[in-house]
Amino acid sequence: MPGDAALSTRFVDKVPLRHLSLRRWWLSPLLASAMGLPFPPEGPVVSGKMSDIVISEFMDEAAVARLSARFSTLYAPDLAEKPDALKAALAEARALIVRNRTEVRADLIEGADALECVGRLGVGVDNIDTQCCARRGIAVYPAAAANALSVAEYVISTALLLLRGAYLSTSAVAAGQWPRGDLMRGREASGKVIGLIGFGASGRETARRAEALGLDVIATDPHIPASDAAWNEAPRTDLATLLAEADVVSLHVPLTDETRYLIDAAALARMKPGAILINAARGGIVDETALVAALREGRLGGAALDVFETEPLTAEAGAVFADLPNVVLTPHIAGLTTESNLRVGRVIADAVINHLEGRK
Ligand SMILES: O=C(O)[C@H](O)COP(=O)(O)O
Repeated sequence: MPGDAALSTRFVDKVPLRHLSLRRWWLSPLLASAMGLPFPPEGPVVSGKMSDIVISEFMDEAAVARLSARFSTLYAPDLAEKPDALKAALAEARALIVRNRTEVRADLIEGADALECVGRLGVGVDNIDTQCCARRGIAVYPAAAANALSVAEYVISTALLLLRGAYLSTSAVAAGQWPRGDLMRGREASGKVIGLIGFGASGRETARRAEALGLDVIATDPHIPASDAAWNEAPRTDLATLLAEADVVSLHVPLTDETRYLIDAAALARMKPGAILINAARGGIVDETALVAALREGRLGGAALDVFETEPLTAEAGAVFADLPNVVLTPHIAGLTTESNLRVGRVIADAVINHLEGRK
């Protein structure tokens, strides 16, 4: 059974009965066929109206319930992967809520005549044509800072893990080997320098935690003026100095024309020998081929990549990392935890409700 129908039905089952007649999303045979769903759908269809709000990726269900209690809401977490169905679902929608997989480009926006706002369940808006939205008067609401703590904890934990290099021994120890000699050259984090490229919410949360662990923090962000109070939290430097001085370099910038391949072969060559690179920001900021070369040549001490130029990373593209011992690869989850999912859902539900009810 297609996921859309299953998830919508599952959700509707949790909505108080008094809302059902007004809140159940409407499905025509045409829309059903575009969405690859059975018609008639399972369960009751009692409203004659298309959805006001379309949610095309996963969202905390309590936040979905709040939206659905006020507006007819289509919660179809795999709609991001079905562009035609998404277009059809947006025919009369006033709000669209997405994560990073939904491509909100001109062709989608221009066909959505009633669209007033886009809620982004995260901070990166590189999947949204914000200029096209602005031209059409469509507000874009990112969940600013709502997942910064999760990102910061990811960065700190991977920095400690890669500096220490001692946590890959489980199978050897369990098998009766004792690789103590191989693992004795791990490094303490205390006293090392962490360089943060980008000093917005996640950069600052990372700085606070790094400082508490005894690291020295330096940061660069050309978009934050020197007079900004943010610089009370860490000394401001330039990119070249940061790369030359940091034992751990962590990225906290969006993907833009300015940041694409910011960490290329030349930038990697400027990093301290043995330094660690962490990218929990966006794929495309780091030249992955150049990074693999730097790791293979032993110039870098390790890398953690949570984001990739192409996501999901294919087995073919991932093969280049497979035999590198000092690499951590994760599937774009740095900002995603139980707690951040609740916060992100709450922030975006509030933003969309306020917008649709005229309290912008
Ligand atoms: O941009 C972000 O905030 C992160 O990439 C997480 O976003 P996501 O939850 O949509 O992946």
